[in-house]
Amino acid sequence: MSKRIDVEHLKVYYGDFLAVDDITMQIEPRAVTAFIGPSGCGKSTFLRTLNRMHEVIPGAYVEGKVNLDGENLYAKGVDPVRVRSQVGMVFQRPNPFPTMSIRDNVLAGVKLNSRRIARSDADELVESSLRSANLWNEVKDRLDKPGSGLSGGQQQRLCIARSIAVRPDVILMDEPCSALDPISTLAVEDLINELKAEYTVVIVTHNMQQAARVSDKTAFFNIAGTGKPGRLIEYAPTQEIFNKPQEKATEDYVSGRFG
Ligand SMILES: Nc1ncnc2c1ncn2[C@@H]1O[C@H](COP(=O)(O)OP(=O)(O)OP(=O)(O)O)[C@@H](O)[C@H]1O
Repeated sequence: MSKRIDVEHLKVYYGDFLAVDDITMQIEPRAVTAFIGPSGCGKSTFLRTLNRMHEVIPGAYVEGKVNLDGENLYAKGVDPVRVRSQVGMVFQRPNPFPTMSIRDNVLAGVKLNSRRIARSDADELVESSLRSANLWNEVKDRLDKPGSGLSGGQQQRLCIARSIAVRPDVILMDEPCSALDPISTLAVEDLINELKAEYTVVIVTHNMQQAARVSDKTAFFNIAGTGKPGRLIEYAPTQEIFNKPQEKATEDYVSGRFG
């Protein structure tokens, strides 16, 4: 199920350092939202607050709220492990468990959440997750072979299958194509486009063409200088951000005059 994310006055800290200041934004379900902006403006930091991954860094914390269909993920008593199964994450470098089989990689997240699963259900889940990740046809005859034997692009789709298998509401992607060749990038972009039928998808990307190709809405973040916090400058339908942005900083960035 796809859920809406409402971020309210979120401030993100690493110890004393305010990395991201006062973000308020709504992220729509069944849509792809892209985060763009220059290096260091806090895109990845902010992304990691959406599934409570930020706080795994010692001293890191947030102020404000992140509501998932109205439930504040930072409310007292909310289990961050449950949050991470509702809000999955795919990283820059594909990170399948190298010695684990393709099949076990798909099931790894489900097992981590200690859901018991019958063999026939597991087979079905492996197939449906790999189909959703557009990988089934390429791997169906070698499910018991290690995940590390796949190409980089296939490994990234395997990681996406692993996220999908947990049946999350949201999938976060932190530069999911930056380690991939152009063909694999296209395969992952096609997949992102299909995923939005069922999930809320949020993607951090340095590649503006990619943001323009895959996203419905784009958020532009910026930073005033070293040591200053990142801020959300403009958030609008992607076409608007690229064709008629309201803010000069956005225009400078998307036209390549900056960053
Ligand atoms: N683990 C950390 N501890 C302390 N500061 C950090 C940590 N990770 C990131 N930062 C700082 O937080 C700020 C935002 O970094 P972040 O990586 O989120 O930016 P970004 O926009 O994703 O950059 P890039 O596009 O280069 O990945 C930077 O000033 C960075 O140095």
